[in-house]
Amino acid sequence: MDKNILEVSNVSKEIGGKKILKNITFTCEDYTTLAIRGSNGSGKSTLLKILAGIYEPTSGVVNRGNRKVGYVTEHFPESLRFKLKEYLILTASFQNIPKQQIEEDLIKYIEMFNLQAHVNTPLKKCSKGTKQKVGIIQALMMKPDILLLDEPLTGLDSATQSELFYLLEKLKKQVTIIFTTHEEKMIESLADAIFSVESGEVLHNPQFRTLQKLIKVNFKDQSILRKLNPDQITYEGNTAFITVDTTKSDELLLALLNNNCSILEVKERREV
Ligand SMILES: Nc1ncnc2c1ncn2[C@@H]1O[C@H](COP(=O)(O)OP(=O)(O)OP(=O)(O)O)[C@@H](O)[C@H]1O
Repeated sequence: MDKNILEVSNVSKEIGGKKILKNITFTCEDYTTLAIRGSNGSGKSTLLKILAGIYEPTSGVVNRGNRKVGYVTEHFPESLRFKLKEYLILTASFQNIPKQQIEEDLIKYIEMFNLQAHVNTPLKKCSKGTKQKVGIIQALMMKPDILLLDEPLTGLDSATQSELFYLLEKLKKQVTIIFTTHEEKMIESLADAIFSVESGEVLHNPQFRTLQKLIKVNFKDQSILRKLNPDQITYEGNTAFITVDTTKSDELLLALLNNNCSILEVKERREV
C-alpha cells in the first residue's frame, strides 16, 4: 500500500435492488484530510459506511491494510439514558481498552473537547453539539488510524461549528480524517483533498490542495520586494499582499524582516 492508508477499487453497492454506488475507485494517503462532497442522496453516507466496514460492498474491494477505523455517524443515538462519561467508559470497555488507559484518555479528551460541565449529564439531555463531540471521542478512544466523520457539522449552531472546526484542525495532525459534507466552508477550512460523488459515482479523483501563506507586510522600498520575487504580490500604498507556497514561506518571512519590512499578518489558505 506504500503511503496509502486506504485503497478503494471498483466498489459498488446495491440495496434492495437499487444501485447506490457505482464503481467507486480512489486512494487516501496517510495524514490526509479528505472531503467527500456531494448533494443530498448522492451516496456519501453509504460510501462512508463501506469504508468503516459497516456495509460490505456488493462488488469491489476496500483495502485498509491493518489500519484501525473509527466511525462517527451523522445521527448520534437519541434518548440514551447514560450519563456522558459513563457512556464513554462503557463503550471503551466494550472495545477491551484497559481501564487505566480509558481513565487517562477521558481526562485528556474531556478537557480538549471542553466537556467538563457535562460529564454527569444524561446524553438525552445533551445538545446536538455535545453529542457530536461524544461521538468523536468514542471513536478516538479506539486510537484509530482513520477517523470517518459523516456530516460532522450538520445541524449545529455556528458557535459549535467553529469550536468543532478548531478541534478537527488539531486532530488532523494526529490522524487521517475522511469526512462527508455538502458545506463548502468546511471543505475550505479543513480539507487537504476533495472528491465529489453524484448519483453514486465519483465525478473526479481526489484533488489535492496546496497550502499557501498569505503575508501582509509594510515596506519602505518596493524594489526590495521585487528582488525577493514572491509567487504572487499586490500592493496597496506601502502595504503588500504576498501569496507564497508554505514550503517557501519561512525563508521569505526571514528575508522580509532582514530588509526592514514589518509583517502585519500571516494567514494560511488552501488552493486546488
Ligand atoms: N438502507 C437503505 N435502503 C434503501 N435505500 C437506501 C439505503 N441507504 C441509502 N439508501 C438510498 O441511497 C441513496 C444514497 O443515500 P446516502 O444516505 O448514502 O446519501 P448521502 O449522500 O449521504 O445523502 P445525505 O447528504 O442526505 O445524507 C439515497 O437515495 C438513499 O435513499
